[in-house]
Amino acid sequence: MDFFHYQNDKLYVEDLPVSQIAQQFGTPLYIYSRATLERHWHAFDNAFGEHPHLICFAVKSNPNIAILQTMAKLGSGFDIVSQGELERVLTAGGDASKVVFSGVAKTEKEIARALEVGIRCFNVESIPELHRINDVAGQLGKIAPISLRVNPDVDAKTHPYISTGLKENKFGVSVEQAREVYRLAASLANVKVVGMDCHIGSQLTELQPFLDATDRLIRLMEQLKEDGIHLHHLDLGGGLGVTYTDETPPHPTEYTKALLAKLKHYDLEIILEPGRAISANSGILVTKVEYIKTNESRNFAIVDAGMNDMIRPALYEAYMNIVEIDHTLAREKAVYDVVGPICETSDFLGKQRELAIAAGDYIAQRSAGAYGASMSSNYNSRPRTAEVMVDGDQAYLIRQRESYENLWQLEHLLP
Ligand SMILES: Cc1ncc(COP(=O)(O)O)c(C=O)c1O
Ligand SMILES: N[C@@H](CCCC[NH3+])C(=O)O
Repeated sequence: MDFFHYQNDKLYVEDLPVSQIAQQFGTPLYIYSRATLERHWHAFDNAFGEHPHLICFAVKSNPNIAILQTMAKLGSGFDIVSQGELERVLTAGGDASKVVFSGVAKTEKEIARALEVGIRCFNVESIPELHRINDVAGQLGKIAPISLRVNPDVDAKTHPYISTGLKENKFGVSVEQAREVYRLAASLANVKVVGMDCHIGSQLTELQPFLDATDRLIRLMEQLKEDGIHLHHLDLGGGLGVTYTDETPPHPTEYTKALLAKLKHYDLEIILEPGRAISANSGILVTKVEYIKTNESRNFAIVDAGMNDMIRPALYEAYMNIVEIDHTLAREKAVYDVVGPICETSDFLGKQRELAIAAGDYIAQRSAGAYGASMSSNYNSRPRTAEVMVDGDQAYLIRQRESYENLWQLEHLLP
């Protein structure tokens, strides 16, 4: 069952009409479905069956603490990339021992905090980082569990800005260097080698690049055994794509089972770090049409959500569906560029979309639960928008709309 569905020609999230939620909380507004989040997480988790595994939700895709709380209650782990994300996970009731810490620029302070709370593993991205973790752990009298992020040089066949597994990308250490770096890690006093990880990119719609990367990691793992280095886990990162329009990515169950087929004979815990595949289609961005403007070339639907609220179309020319939320209104269809209030030509939610709308109507951008609110900003001094979680017939405010005062609270006038 789709928890975002039309009933009597009105869009519902679970048991509530979107128009009712929008009227109650105002727009622009992110609305998430708790049941959808849970279903997506379970799709990954269930597919592993009895095989030891940990699903670590990628916090960056949607770090709202109610979302993290929802994940924590399922027993989820978390993939974090900053201390900010770590503090959120802890605040939301997440278990530090299920946290993996990725990212190329971990600071001493971040490493110390992660050691203090006892995270599962540091996903190490370079030799200098390895030394830094060893030093900080030494100072604190701790042993840091580490995995090496291996860059398998696999083409993820996704947008170049979100591809991470090629040598030209800044992430991880190359397969060629990795064996040497593992030997180095094994020789350091304050780190313990526990795993290997990779993450080759985001919004992947094909299985093959994941399988190729897994093969390369398995080969490397076999070589490490010859060096006496035995791993406890293999972390294959996130990156599974979703359907924004007509993409046909593998279902999480299919994807997970394909990985398991390769790995089930190894005595390894498997870790995954899905973000988008859990959160994207669990959320929508609701916006109000402020004006309709027409010239010789275009119809513009000018809406109250801008690229500061949802930057994906501007940043990656990402296509995301835009839908009416009430089909009972008598409206003529027309083709619109759906644009926002920001003073940038790249400020659009979608171009050349056929919609039956008028000024004052609400419309929704689908698949907005990942990398929407999490990448929002205050550009043009626009307060960050509110977020609501629907759970059955209840709608909970999980982030308050910022006030104008919030925008300058941390700034100071000169004396
Ligand atoms: C290390 C790491 N893990 C997990 C993710 C989550 O990716 P996705 O949202 O595509 O599943 C990312 C972002 O691409 C990442 O950089
Ligand atoms: N932010 C990107 C994905 C990058 C994932 C982070 N490594 C998006 O919206 O598609």
